[in-house]
Order: sequence, then structure tokens, then C-alpha cells
Amino acid sequence: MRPTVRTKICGLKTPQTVAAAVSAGAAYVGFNFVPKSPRYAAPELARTLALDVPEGVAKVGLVVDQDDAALDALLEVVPLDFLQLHGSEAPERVSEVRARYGLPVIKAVGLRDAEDLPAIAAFEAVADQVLVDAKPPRGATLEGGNGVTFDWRLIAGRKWSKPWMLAGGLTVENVAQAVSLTGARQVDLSSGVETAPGVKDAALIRAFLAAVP
Ligand SMILES: O=C(O)c1ccccc1NCC(=O)[C@H](O)[C@H](O)COP(=O)(O)O
Repeated sequence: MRPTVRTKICGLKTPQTVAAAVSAGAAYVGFNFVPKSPRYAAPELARTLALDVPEGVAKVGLVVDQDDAALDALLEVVPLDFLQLHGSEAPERVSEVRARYGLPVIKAVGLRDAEDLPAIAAFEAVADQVLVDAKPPRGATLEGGNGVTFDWRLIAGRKWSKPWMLAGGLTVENVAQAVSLTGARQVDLSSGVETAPGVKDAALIRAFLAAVP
């Protein structure tokens, strides 16, 4: 049975882990199209995986600062339901992507302290959903998937007009507390269900989904 809090498992790249996410009740499965990431899935692989995802589970494509030519090529191959923009895309670019592809856009915003909060409002105005993630640690090479949390009290009790997801260092141990503190109705994670960077584990995926309230 699906948990009440909708869950996105990001960075899937094997049939076994996609199947584990789907059967344990994930609402979204994420494919990572960031070539430098250990979670990268080539478009042909992602297409094969996506074709096996049942109706009712949304397929999300994660990209960082891609231009139209790259997105055209990606969307020709992979049947996606959402695009997740996880780079330094400006609000105008979010609007352009929505208009050009007719797909809902999830825009990631990184938080470290209160100064980062206004970005959520800026993207809330143009994106279909906002992914409220931890800002990468200084010196990190990946824009996300770093397994670090932010201070959840920064967003406790805040309300936004668009659906949003909580991300950043979520694990089987902390997800219930993170949800209770922030009021999140959706969560997203990647490294918390891995045994090594980019290596997802079906048992960890099932355990995480069982721990989501
Ligand atoms: O996961 C990656 O490798 C990645 C690389 C570049 C940009 C974004 C990336 N991941 C974004 C995600 O949606 C992650 O699920 C999110 O940042 C949370 O990651 P984690 O802290 O590992 O749960």
C-alpha cells in the first residue's frame, strides 16, 4: 500500500530497483540525466526502465542546466511525466521549459540558511512543484544527491501555494521526524537508499517506504 506522504526515489538505473520502488508504493521514480553523476542513466536505458513503470507512478527526468537541443533529444527517447530542473536555471528558464515541452516542471531550490528562503517563493510562482533540498556542501561537485540535511526548522510551519517535496539527506531513520517537523506531504531521496554512490538497494528502498508516514 502507498504511504500517505508521496515519495520520489531518485537516481534509479536498474529494473530491480525500479520494481522495488513501484511495488513498495513510490509515487514518483526519478531518472538522472546528469552525466557526471554516479546515478546517471543513459537515455536508452531510462527509456527501457520507463516503459515498465505502471500508470499512476510518475516518471521524473532530472537535468542540470540543459539547453533546448539537449532536452529535445532526451524527450525524443524517454517518455517522462515531469522534468526536474536541478541546476542554476532562472525562473524565466523554468517558464520556457514548461511552455516548450508541455510537461510539469519541478524546480529544485537548495537551502542552507534563512537567506535561501526567498528563492522558494520566486520559483513557486513559475514551477509546478518546488523541491526543497539541502544546498550542496561547499566544494561538492554534484548539485544534489549529497546526502546532507538542512535545518528543517527553517521551513517548519511554512505554507506554499504549490506542491513541494522535502529532500536532502533523508533516511529510514530520520524521515518520520523530518515529515513531522516540516509538514511535508511529499519527500524525495537518493543516497539514503544506496550501499555506495549510485548503487541503489531494493531492500533499503522497501525499508524507506515502510518508514514514510
Ligand atoms: O543525485 C545526484 O547525483 C544529482 C546530481 C546532480 C544534481 C542533482 C542530483 N540529485 C538530485 C535529487 O533529486 C536528490 O534526490 C536530492 O538532491 C536528494 O539527494 P540525497 O540527499 O542524496 O537524498
